Amino acid sequence: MSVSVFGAGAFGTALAISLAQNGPVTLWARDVSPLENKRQSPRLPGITLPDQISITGDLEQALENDTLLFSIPMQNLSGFLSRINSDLEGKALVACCKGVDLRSGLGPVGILSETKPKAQAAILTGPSFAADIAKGLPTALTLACTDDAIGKEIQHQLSTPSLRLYRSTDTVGAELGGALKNVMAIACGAAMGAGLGDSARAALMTRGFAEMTRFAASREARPETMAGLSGLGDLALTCTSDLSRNYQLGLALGRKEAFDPSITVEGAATAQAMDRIAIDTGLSLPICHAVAALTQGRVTVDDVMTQLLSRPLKEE
Ligand SMILES: NC(=O)C1=CN([C@@H]2O[C@H](COP(=O)(O)OP(=O)(O)OC[C@H]3O[C@@H](n4cnc5c(N)ncnc54)[C@H](OP(=O)(O)O)[C@@H]3O)[C@@H](O)[C@H]2O)C=CC1
Ligand SMILES: O=C(CO)COP(=O)(O)O
Repeated sequence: MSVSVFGAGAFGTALAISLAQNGPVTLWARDVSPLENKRQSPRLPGITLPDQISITGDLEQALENDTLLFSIPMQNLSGFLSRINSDLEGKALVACCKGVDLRSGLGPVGILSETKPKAQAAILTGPSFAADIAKGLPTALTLACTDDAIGKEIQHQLSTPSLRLYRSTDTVGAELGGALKNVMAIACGAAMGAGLGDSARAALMTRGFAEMTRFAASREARPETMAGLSGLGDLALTCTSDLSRNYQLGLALGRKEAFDPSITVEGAATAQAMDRIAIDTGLSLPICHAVAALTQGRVTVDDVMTQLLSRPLKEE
């Protein structure tokens, strides 16, 4: 089976580099010139693309392959897919992004399934920094697909000597874990940036995980998915590493510093989307609510901590 990756940002390029160990890969970019000129992505500087990767800006050509990976930021995924006229029947579409779409409230698998119902949607998610994958450092991810037979094929096709994929049929849990951990990482970064300490971060991670599990249960996701790579695994990585952009945004908010708005930070829009869902459904998602307000500049870190700590005492 042949593979195309759409989106030559940090993650799409890193995945293409890893997959090139298995055979030819097509990497589609909306602007091919930086990639063609230097055989490097500006978002993964210093890492040269292997010859197995063909770069193209021709959408139709890239769509000819059987397995299509979409590494386009969450809020742009729906618009990008609407440019594709074909129904992509018989293709495997693998979401490689994390978040909840503000317009629809859907996650990436939801968007793929809604836009291209004749194709098979799946998601590749879990704890991984693009630079680690590109350097061939050991990484384990979740590949979730509701059709287990197709999931197995994709799992084998996308596993490489350094990228180990575990399979699941719980696409809802997998996409929620990846989306929500980014919100928690902003909260943890903010706490650390404001000097609130490691204990506060541990509390936010644990209560954040409780919030993730509670919401996932309301969507009939499996608790073991939340406890796996796409949930707890990615929460642990993103809430504790300075390499995470979501955590970095939190740090900047906590330190009252500016943050470059061109950097992809999925957790800010996802917090807003989750806050809307919480209002519509009556579910309690206090950390998502706090991060939505914080990232929109409506409150300070001090306000948020006072709000979180002054809620009524309850059972764990
Ligand atoms: N970086 C990482 O370590 C990881 C990232 N992810 C996830 O991968 C997804 C992508 O992130 P990442 O690669 O890091 O982000 P980057 O900011 O590095 O790259 C985003 C890419 O998407 C392209 N893009 C943006 N909007 C559109 C659009 N409307 N149509 C077509 N292409 C578009 C950009 O093109 P252009 O260059 O032309 O602007 C760029 O190539 C996110 O959901 C992220 O959470 C998951 C795991 C790890
Ligand atoms: O998803 C990631 C790690 O699994 C990357 O995190 P950031 O988007 O916060 O950099």
